[in-house]
Amino acid sequence: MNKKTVRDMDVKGKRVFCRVDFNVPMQDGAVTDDTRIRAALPTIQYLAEQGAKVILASHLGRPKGKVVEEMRLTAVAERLSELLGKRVVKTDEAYGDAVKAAIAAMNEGDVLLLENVRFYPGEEKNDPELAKAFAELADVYVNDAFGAAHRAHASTEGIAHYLPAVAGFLMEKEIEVLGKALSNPDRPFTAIIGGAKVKDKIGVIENLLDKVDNLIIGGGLAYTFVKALGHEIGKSLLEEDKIELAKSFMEKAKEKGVNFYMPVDAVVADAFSNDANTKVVNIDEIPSDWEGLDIGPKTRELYRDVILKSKLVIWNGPMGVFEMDAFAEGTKAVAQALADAKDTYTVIGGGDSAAAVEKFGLADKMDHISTGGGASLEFMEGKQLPGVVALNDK
Ligand SMILES: Nc1ncnc2c1ncn2[C@@H]1O[C@H](COP(=O)(O)OP(=O)(O)O)[C@@H](O)[C@H]1O
Ligand SMILES: O=C(OP(=O)(O)O)[C@H](O)COP(=O)(O)O
Repeated sequence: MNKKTVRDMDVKGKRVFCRVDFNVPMQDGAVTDDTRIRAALPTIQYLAEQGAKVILASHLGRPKGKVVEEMRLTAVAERLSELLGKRVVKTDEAYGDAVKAAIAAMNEGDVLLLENVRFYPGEEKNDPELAKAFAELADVYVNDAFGAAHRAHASTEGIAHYLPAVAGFLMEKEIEVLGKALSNPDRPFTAIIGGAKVKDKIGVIENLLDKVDNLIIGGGLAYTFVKALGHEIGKSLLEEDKIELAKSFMEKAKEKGVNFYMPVDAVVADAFSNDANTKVVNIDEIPSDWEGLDIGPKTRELYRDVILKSKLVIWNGPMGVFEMDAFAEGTKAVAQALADAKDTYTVIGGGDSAAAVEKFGLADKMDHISTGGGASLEFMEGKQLPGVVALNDK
């Protein structure tokens, strides 16, 4: 990475404003998945060990510029304190005199968590005044919030213009893993793209077609491709206005010598329900009143073979409606193949694929699970992430 990191900065005795992504799932006031908090620990611990005063900032949810009680970071501070094994001071605001006073009382190595930065309208507007107010709290800015790096907000982008600005370890790792995959991949390089809509994956497919050896398509979006080949797809998901685009992707793949893999069979159901009647059919035999909700067993075998022969695989988007057990087998088979592929570097691009890998208990078998869904998607589209661009060059 061509950006400075915490290693390039002497932070002893300094106040460090460290943006993290603690946008974690919560239920009844408790954190239900602390993956993102744990992912930020190396940076937090390093800064504390170096004698910095660590001022953490994060968003939680989308409170739209107002205080929303359920979106306070109090429970997050408690979980962080347990994980660090030390006290974490939590302020009720994210800037201002009370916050300044709390920071003035910090000793070297102390950790403080500011209130949800999205309680202020200036955050998402990237208001320079708010960015300056954040910058006034600290001497150095560290961005470790990869999951929010695609947002140009006051605490992810604006503040970097007013302080020395460097990346944390999580940010560095995410950018290095995804960056290497896109610029210098081990081959064969395979991308697996699933999920609901073609619309959301256009940019990724477009960009990856220039880079991969194999492109595997699954999930709801596959049916628009199946339709583009001239097959009937019954009540399966269809984006009528993307049929021509799907055709052009298949043509581009052929021109570029990219192997384009599509489902050869599907699990179809007579209703969008876990209790629906289901059967397995060839992809060109979907009955008119049924919908495809998972890839079939022959497709799972085919995709598994491709995965096992790859040196690098990036996966974004489930193969079926994995939230329902009746349609989870295809996604599970892909996750299992990735887990079994010992000589393959496996990258999970956040979002639902990461949730699926967790659900199947295979997370520890993957080489890298991104902490950012939207961010990794934009990165794979080849876009510059504003939160990274704003950091100081090496
Ligand atoms: N065949 C299908 N029909 C309808 N929905 C599907 C199908 N396959 C997958 N899905 C749904 O797609 C959703 C995930 O899509 P998306 O948000 O694009 O993925 P990601 O979060 O990984 O980018 C899941 O909720 C899943 O249930
Ligand atoms: O959870 C997040 O996005 P993600 O689910 O796409 O990874 C990030 O914290 C960004 O949140 P946002 O999409 O409200 O800006």
